[in-house]
Amino acid sequence: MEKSSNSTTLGRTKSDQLLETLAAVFKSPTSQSDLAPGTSDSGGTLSRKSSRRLVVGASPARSSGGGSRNAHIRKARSAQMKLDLEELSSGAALSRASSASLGFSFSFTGFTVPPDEIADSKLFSDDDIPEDIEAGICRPKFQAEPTLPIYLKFREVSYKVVIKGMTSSEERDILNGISGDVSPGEVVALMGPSGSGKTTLLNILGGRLTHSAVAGSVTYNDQPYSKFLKSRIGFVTQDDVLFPHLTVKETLTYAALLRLPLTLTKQQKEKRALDVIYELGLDRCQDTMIGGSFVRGVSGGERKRVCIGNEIIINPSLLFLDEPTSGLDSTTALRTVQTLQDIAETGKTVLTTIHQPSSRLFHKFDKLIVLGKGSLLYFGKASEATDYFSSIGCSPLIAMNPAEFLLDLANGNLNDISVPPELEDRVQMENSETETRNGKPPPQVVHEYLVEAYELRFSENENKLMDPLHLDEEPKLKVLSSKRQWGASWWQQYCILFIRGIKERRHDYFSWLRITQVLSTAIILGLLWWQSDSKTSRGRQDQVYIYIHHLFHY
Ligand SMILES: Nc1ncnc2c1ncn2[C@@H]1O[C@H](COP(=O)(O)OP(=O)(O)OP(=O)(O)O)[C@@H](O)[C@H]1O
Repeated sequence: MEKSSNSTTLGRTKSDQLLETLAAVFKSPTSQSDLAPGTSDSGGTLSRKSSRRLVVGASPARSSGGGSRNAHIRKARSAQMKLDLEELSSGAALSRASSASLGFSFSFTGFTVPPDEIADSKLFSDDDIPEDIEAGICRPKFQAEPTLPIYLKFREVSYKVVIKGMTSSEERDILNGISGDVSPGEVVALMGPSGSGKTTLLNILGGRLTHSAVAGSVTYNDQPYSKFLKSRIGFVTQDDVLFPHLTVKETLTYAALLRLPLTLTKQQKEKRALDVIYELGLDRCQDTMIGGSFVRGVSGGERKRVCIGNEIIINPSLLFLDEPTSGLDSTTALRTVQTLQDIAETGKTVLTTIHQPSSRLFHKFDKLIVLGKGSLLYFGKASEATDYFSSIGCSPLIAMNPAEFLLDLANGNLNDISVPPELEDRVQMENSETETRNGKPPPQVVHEYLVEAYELRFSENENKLMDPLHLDEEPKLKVLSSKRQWGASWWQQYCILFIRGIKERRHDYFSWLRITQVLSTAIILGLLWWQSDSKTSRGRQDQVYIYIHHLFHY
């Protein structure tokens, strides 16, 4: 960064030169068939879809910083390019520059992705540089990393649990016949009140809940779940599982060492961690500890991005996130969802649960699933959700955030929402039996009405609602493969985990308090047993006691 400040113009010229050089070197990948001879048709439809999304992603509507080509943006970009230029001669630079600007370097450096999985890539332009809303700086957009596109389809997914009481057990429906599909390049939001079954559905779709009580079908490129998918699915859980005493860089580096395939060298894995840090805009805090209840660390937004980084480091085809924006302010949440969009634009399928999104955030999603008490109330384009509910008689009576409107409906709350005539009639007919609140139908009745309305719409328009993709045989066969890629051998895993454990506890083990405590105890015990008689059995027992005491105490 400092280097670029010397001369913006100079940096810009150099970056342009570098781009030209790289464009010449990597001219061929603009055609998929050039990269994957003989496999040009593999995943053709999907790749085309992803590439279509890539073009859409470059549109000014998506690239927030695209229109304003100010000097600051250029400076950031030229700094990146200048560094790359200086490293170019070392060879490492080529891979990094291509990862930063061309998006297919990992195959170049021997990264996991075989050439036949490579989707269309593009050079980045100033249009690709969004503003980092949270940090207030500009950085290149997420780069198009090649991946196997996966089309997720789920039909009539249901899940029941048996709740055992003291005397009897009761069966409870958690999910009832949920159907939908998600194409590569799409970001789908899963919304609903607390307890509506969002996490459960996400777990089922992510292959984490394979209980016999799960009914219906979930397919990945029209194939059932296979071991191959384990290394292709990233899952960011609701509760961040991070080590508070590790820095951001250490966290992601250990994740890379543990999870990236054996075929990569240690240096390549470390470089991959650095790439992710840069792509997620974590470079400013890469040496800051994660932190926890007792240790001050990175901010909430940065923490969420580290969790996302932990998963995208393996370059997953499918990314599931459970409430990635909970606890974040609306600007940081927007930045996080923007990151998800950038990830999706590289051909990945992204599904995320979300609580109370702001209206700006709501409009960022491609599709929406609204759940209420485990039933599907809406599946379709996010932009058409309010129109759908208006079509069944539920329109907001005052200006309202669409997400708030949908959550009110999912909760069965019709305050400030018009009551459909059919529902009014039903309430009037049942008035003697059903209590109304403020003249509004009770939540249970609203819920039943919405479920029935959606079922009717679904049965009438199933083919239009679900947009089935034509899939070629190759992506289908790949998913079927039972080969599982291991990140590290058991010995490597043992060593990495051991070192990580020591690093995580270094503040415990190596604190002055701890060292003083150990030394003083050792001195006291040493003095107590000093010159004890080791010739008698009693004396020897005494000495053994010291060893045991030390062993168990520390
Ligand atoms: N194994 C189980 N046994 C009993 N109840 C369960 C089980 N799994 C889920 N549930 C219940 O199913 C309902 C849905 O849970 P889930 O965690 O999917 O909801 P959610 O929509 O993600 O909620 P939140 O937004 O609060 O995270 C909850 O009422 C939960 O208690």
